[in-house]
Amino acid sequence: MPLTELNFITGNKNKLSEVKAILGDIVPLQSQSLDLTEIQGTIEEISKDKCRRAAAIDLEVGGPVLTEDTCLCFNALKELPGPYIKWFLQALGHEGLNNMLLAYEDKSAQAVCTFAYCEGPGNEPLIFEGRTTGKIVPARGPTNFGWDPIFEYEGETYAEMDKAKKNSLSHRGKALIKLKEWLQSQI
Ligand SMILES: O=c1nc[nH]c2c1ncn2[C@H]1C[C@H](O)[C@@H](COP(=O)(O)OP(=O)(O)OP(=O)(O)O)O1
Ligand SMILES: [Mg+2]
Repeated sequence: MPLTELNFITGNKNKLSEVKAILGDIVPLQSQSLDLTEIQGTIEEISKDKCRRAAAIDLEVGGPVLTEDTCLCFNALKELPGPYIKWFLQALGHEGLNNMLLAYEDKSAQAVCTFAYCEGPGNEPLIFEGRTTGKIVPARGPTNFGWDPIFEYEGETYAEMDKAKKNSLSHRGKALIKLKEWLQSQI
């Protein structure tokens, strides 16, 4: 079935604007703001479950759904907080996240973005992942999007980059290249 419309389910406005900027006009993108329940588990398990939940909800628009889950994995901490970064950021802030790494020399971290696409209820979600490795630093730059100010890539934090630059090298940008290729093959 040709793909004519895609519904991106996210409660995060910043994600939505990056996805719109990168996906452009390849497929008409609807969006709905819903705070989906997120289970514990591997990145793949969490992402697929989140997408199945989105597809199962009786949405106004209906049709195929897209969800996204973002992880921030500290290498010194065996990839934690990973999928639980939202709660760590909320509880500890930028400074607390830096403090978690005080005992370790290795400040490297991987930003991981996982899109999940589901055709409809009962269908197995497809996964598209992107990763960018950087390091955790004291906050620099605007504070409007999550942990952007403490994730440094080649000397600049995500927050210090203009949007186009962040999207060209970010975890989300890389995942969207894969998603885009697949979407184009469906049209
Ligand atoms: O590029 C990013 N740069 C900085 N921070 C980011 C980025 N992308 C997600 N984030 C934050 C948002 C949330 O604190 C956590 C991911 O949690 P995550 O569950 O995936 O996002 P969310 O709950 O805000 O939206 P959603 O409704 O799509 O689940 O990292
Ligand atoms: Mg979430």
